[in-house]
Amino acid sequence: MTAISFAGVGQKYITVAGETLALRGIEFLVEEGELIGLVGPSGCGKSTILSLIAGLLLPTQGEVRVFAELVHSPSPDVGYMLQQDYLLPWRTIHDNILLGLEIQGKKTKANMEQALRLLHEMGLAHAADQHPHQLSGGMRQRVALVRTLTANPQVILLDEPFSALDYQIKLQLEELIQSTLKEKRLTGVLVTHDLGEAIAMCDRVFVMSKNPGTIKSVYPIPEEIRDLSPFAAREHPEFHALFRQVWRDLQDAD
Ligand SMILES: Nc1ncnc2c1ncn2[C@@H]1O[C@H](COP(=O)(O)OP(=O)(O)OP(=O)(O)O)[C@@H](O)[C@H]1O
Repeated sequence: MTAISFAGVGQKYITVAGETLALRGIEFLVEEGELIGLVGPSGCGKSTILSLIAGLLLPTQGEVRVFAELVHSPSPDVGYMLQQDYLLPWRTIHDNILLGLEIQGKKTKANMEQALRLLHEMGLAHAADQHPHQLSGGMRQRVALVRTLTANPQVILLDEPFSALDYQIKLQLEELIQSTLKEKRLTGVLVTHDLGEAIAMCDRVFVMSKNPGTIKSVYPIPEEIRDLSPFAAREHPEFHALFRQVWRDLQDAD
């Protein structure tokens, strides 16, 4: 089943400084359970694509659909994870992860139990009564992941969620997120400046070019790499060959 579809999508921003054509002619389909990576030069429209899927922005041209429904406003079916975790400092971890449910008016016993189970699965049960400042950056991002998953989204948008983390923690989180998405058969879109991360985590990588933002090329990741964890994928000889190929493509995209 198609989870996300873009048909002839264009996006124009109008500001006092003038007009910017951020995206033009964006066409793609993402299948349910697939994780795609968006890479490209700064300003090519990666975040704009995420905002369109999230319903934070309506396209000035074309159609964006999530599970066949035209996107017209933010929906609980689409979860968002950003570089900053936006945990509320005055709430405990337990209360932070229930925030989404509270906002949606879905704080039922079953949902709360599921949230606690997720906290446990992510190795954070001991932190439930702590406050965000008592946690490391990697732990905070795991809490943010639990909070996102607790709302039961079908699609997860990942906007550079690892870029503020140490390399080792980043690799661990990449693995955790990749396996969680696969296990729960969630569809994901990852925006990253780290090409290695995109190839190591995703099923397909879209290379974008800018002025206006377009999708320049699509690279399906070979099964041998997809079957491996993001850490092991980086060691595979095909990974290096693909990295070099996409890297060259990216150099021409600026
Ligand atoms: N709210 C806005 N108002 C006006 N212009 C905007 C707005 N948001 C983005 N733009 C412009 O649209 C283009 C695409 O921006 P976008 O943030 O989507 O790119 P990006 O690829 O995510 O960039 P980066 O990698 O630097 O985060 C840029 O030229 C940007 O200046």
